[in-house]
Amino acid sequence: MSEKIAVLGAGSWGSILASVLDENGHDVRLWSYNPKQVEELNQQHTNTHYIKDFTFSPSLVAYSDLASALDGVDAILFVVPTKAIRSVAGQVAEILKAKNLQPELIHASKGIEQKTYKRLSQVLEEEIPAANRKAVTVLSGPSHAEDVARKDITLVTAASVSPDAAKYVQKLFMTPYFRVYTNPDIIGVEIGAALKNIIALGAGALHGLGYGDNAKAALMTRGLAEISRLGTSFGADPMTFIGLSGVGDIIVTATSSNSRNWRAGDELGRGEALDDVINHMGMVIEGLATTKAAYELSRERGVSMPITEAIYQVIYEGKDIRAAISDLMQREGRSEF
Ligand SMILES: NC(=O)C1=CN([C@@H]2O[C@H](COP(=O)(O)OP(=O)(O)OC[C@H]3O[C@@H](n4cnc5c(N)ncnc54)[C@H](OP(=O)(O)O)[C@@H]3O)[C@@H](O)[C@H]2O)C=CC1
Ligand SMILES: O=C(CO)COP(=O)(O)O
Repeated sequence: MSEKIAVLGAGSWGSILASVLDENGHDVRLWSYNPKQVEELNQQHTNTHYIKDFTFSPSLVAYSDLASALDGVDAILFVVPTKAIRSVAGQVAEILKAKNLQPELIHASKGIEQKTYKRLSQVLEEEIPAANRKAVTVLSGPSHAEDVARKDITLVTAASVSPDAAKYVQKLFMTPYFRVYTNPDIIGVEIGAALKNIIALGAGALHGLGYGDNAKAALMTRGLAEISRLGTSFGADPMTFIGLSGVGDIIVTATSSNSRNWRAGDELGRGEALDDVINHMGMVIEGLATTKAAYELSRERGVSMPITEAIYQVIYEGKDIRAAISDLMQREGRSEF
């Protein structure tokens, strides 16, 4: 099959996913709000700020005009940072209505909306009326853009309440190196994807502080326990958290210097100031805002999330990292399960 697909957001993940779709023979339109980036993509076929040493196929066309990018599309893939999803979806809704289109909606972003605590599929459903869309599918899993760019083996999940939509997305993306599973548990997949970034920040901080493998394994395991507690409180399937969007994504982000969240944590652990870390990253560090949303959600729902709380205190209340770790370790002893 060859589909017409708009990819919205030309950062590291959006541009590499666009490249996978292009390689699969789809007509791909990569949209960016930055005209300079569009010019670079169309003339040099590179996107150097976001993905180094990678040349895109000339068949991949970038657009700065959203309406042109959406012309006649069968599917739209949202890959903008969480904070931009609602505003971009609102613009998309107007255009789909004017053009009388009803595409499949996919997103590959990882976060929870601030204040509303909504999952990103919920935000898309709210902003884009049912008359102008089919089902929403989430594409998520352990997948650094840098590895996909090298065509290294990558396994992800397409999650949707519509089995047909999940299978459609699976078919769009499957290549010999990029394998896609389906999962009906969109709640678990989105919560796992968003919250693993908190654990990646923590794992980076442990590394920056010089802690060893035992501490990192402890953080990942107990971090996953609290993610699954929050997820199941929303009705997520506990099995999802031992799958690609749970343990899989924690392993990849909490052990790799490719992860922006891990790198941010590492720099904080080495004593750098948060503002400096954000400024020189130059790319989105989703875990910072997700820590706030997850902490507030855990309080609102009465779900115990001590690691998230400790990371919240470090990031938002200026608590010393070693003191936060020491307090976590000295909580009253309890049963593992
Ligand atoms: N990188 C990866 O390997 C993976 C990332 N993800 C997820 O994908 C999402 C995007 O991440 P990623 O591509 O890495 O992020 P990047 O920071 O690399 O890129 C984000 C892109 O979105 C653009 N952008 C920012 N705000 C807006 C806006 N309001 N409207 C339109 N475009 C906007 C940015 O432009 P500018 O910088 O000019 O503001 C940039 O081009 C995140 O949720 C991330 O967690 C998921 C899996 C893997
Ligand atoms: O989600 C990711 C890999 O699965 C990317 O993580 P970072 O945003 O930390 O780079």
